Amino acid sequence: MNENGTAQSGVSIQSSVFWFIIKRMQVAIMNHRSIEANRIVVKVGTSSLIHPNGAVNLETFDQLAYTLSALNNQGKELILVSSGAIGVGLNKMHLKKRPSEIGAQQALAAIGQSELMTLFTQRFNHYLTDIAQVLLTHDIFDYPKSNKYVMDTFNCLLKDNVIPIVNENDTVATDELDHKTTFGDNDQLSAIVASHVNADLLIVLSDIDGFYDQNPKKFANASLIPTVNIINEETFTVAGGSGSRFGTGGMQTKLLAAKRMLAENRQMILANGRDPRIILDILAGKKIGTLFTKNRSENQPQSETSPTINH
Ligand SMILES: Nc1ncnc2c1ncn2[C@@H]1O[C@H](COP(=O)(O)OP(=O)(O)O)[C@@H](O)[C@H]1O
Ligand SMILES: N[C@@H](CCC(=O)OP(=O)(O)O)C(=O)O
Repeated sequence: MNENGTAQSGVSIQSSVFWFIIKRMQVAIMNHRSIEANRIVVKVGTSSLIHPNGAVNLETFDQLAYTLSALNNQGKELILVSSGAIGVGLNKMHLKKRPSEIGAQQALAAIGQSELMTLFTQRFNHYLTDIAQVLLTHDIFDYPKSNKYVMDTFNCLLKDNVIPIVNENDTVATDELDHKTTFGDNDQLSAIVASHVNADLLIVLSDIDGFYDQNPKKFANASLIPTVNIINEETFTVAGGSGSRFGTGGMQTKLLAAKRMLAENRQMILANGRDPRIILDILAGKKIGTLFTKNRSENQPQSETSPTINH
């Protein structure tokens, strides 16, 4: 090997290292999403809080409390919309399935809601974070004074670094004649709350990694859609019902929530709530789950196999 040869191999090693670094940077940029959010609503579904065998998923409660406390300490404003009253009530009463009579369901929600808050209080206390329970019915948003006082309540709590934990007031919510008090489900409730409190971001945690081009519980070849810019009738055709015996709305109600967010130019991320610490990664900019956004610059496919709905 002559002098020139040695110099050339040194240059070619340098060049390979250079291209390796550039490639890694490109991959890092491709997998990065910039999410600027200070006021955040997080919705967690029953399927994330309850194991398939009906028992309470203590890890999820703990990781949720840990994650939201960490973000609260960073100065973020957080509201948790938590389902689970009926699921926890069923577990507490050793029942395998939801009763059909409304009164019995409302009784279970009454039992489960207080148990749900006990679990949250224990875990949030562990991380030295204050929480508050806010139970809502739909009519609150139809009356200006009620609406104003509820918004004042949220703002007071957030100002004092207290995390409001919201659920529908299942024990009293019913629709009759022109008196409409139900939200339908907590996906809708979380979107309505996000609108009213002027949240920057709604994070919906479910038992699935995001929105797929077909129901992944039925079709093994379903592909995750990383970004959705527009929701129309075609989008709804691939959204099926709930995948567990605890969930209520399935993907249909999550799309309705996302539609509302898009109409108001807010962002929503649908991600898997198996480990709620995923929220920290989402806010750090990792491309996780499905981002619903009007911002088309976010419309970069995550991989060649992941399509993007962008009609
Ligand atoms: N296109 C789709 N993409 C993802 N999930 C879907 C789709 N269509 C239907 N689903 C079902 O929606 C379920 C999530 O909704 P749901 O059971 O109501 O959960 P949660 O309790 O979190 O609200 C998934 O587990 C899946 O079975
Ligand atoms: N308010 C009800 C939850 C209703 C609901 O939408 O549940 P989910 O589909 O699990 O988010 C409860 O606390 O049991």
